[in-house]
Amino acid sequence: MGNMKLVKGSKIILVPYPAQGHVNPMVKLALALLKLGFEPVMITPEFIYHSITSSMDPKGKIMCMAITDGLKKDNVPPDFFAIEKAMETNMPNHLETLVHKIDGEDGAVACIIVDLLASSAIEVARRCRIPSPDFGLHDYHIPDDRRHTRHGSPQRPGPICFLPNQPLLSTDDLPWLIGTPAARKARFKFWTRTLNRSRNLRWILMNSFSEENLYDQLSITGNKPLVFLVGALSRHAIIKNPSIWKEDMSSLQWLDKQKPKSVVYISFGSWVRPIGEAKVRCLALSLEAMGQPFIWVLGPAWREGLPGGYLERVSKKGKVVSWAPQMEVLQHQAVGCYLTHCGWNSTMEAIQCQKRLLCHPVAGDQFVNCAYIVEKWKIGVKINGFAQKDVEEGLQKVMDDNEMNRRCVSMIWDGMEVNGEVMECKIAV
Ligand SMILES: O=c1ccn([C@@H]2O[C@H](COP(=O)(O)OP(=O)(O)O[C@H]3O[C@H](CO)[C@@H](O)[C@H](O)[C@H]3O)[C@@H](O)[C@H]2O)c(=O)[nH]1
Repeated sequence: MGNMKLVKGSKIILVPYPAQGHVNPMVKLALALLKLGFEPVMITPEFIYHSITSSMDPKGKIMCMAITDGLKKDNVPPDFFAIEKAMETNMPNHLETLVHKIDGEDGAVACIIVDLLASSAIEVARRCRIPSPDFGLHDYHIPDDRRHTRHGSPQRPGPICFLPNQPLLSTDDLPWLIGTPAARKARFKFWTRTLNRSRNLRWILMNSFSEENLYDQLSITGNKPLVFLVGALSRHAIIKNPSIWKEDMSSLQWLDKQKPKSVVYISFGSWVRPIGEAKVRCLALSLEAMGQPFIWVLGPAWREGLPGGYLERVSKKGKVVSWAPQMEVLQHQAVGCYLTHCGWNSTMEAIQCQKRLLCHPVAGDQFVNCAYIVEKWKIGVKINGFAQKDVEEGLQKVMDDNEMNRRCVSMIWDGMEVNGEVMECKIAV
């Protein structure tokens, strides 16, 4: 890998974005590096440090270090913009000091792997003169075809094609279109700055798996950066995720009592969890009317959307938890289908556990991911609402399509398995 000092025993620093869906794949990457003989050091802001290190499995294998983030110490988790401010103002200097300390006089650090969303760390790596491959997701691209204004608002609606043979997207699916016009503008600025910073990188490690030609299309001849697909690093063993929240393990005992493939697992991820009280209520009533067994991840604040006495009424059929051990739940034979927001980690985990998907994207990249699940891979069905008819029809389509199972299985063998080998070869060069 060029002039990177990749000798066994070198330290590799990993800087994840501080959200559940970003820490999880970074930990998997760190474990893969450890297996290859490197010494991974993960650096996180202090507000997630304790929860991550205390739930890391196996414990103590990966060195974790915290940096001061300047965020308020109350029980309200910081939002996207508070984290952005901390990453742009408070954290870079602390990170730089820590990197120098880890690197020491003999230059022990081979490279810093930076999450695309934590791009201020790319600048730190440059200042410290340490190579930094970027660790990105599937959707790192702002289409440059004048479909949006300078501030990111769609101006000409219509389909967008990022790459040949990939699903068509709509201008409304673009990942920064979340919230109020001011929030969208600020998110567009964030993405533009992120991509500008990553433009001169030499390598991008993409948390995705092999697909026909995607790899070649992204590594456009002669152009930097080089893209390596490193998804599904845990192909031989399913790795337990470290958790920012406490997992409700009674979910598994409850599932043990259910019939095979009878339960719908419902989760809208960690970050954009709220689907809104009206939708919570509508989905709750539909599940009750259908008599559908379900296990639903719903934080206490959102339970207000549930109709009065709901939990008691459905207690024989349904279970509501604040946070589930998702990988174990998805592996359970009682789970037949996953109603998901199409967060990227949830998508990869469902494929790995061979579960069919009922998709309801809420925000950001989830619309793009949904297009892949439904149109390209054909392992799920999209529902636009939670009325009984929508849920019932969606569920029926998913469960009646026997080909879907075959496709889930072949995705693992054709995509994820092959890709694990690619990762091991590339990184060990
Ligand atoms: O009860 C739960 C619910 C989720 N998870 C885990 O939390 C992670 C959730 O990640 P993801 O599915 O990617 O969703 P978000 O946390 O919402 O992730 C944010 O970050 C992702 C990566 O950028 C984006 O794809 C999403 O759209 C964005 O919402 C997964 O590993 C799950 O296994 C649990 O362990 N228990």
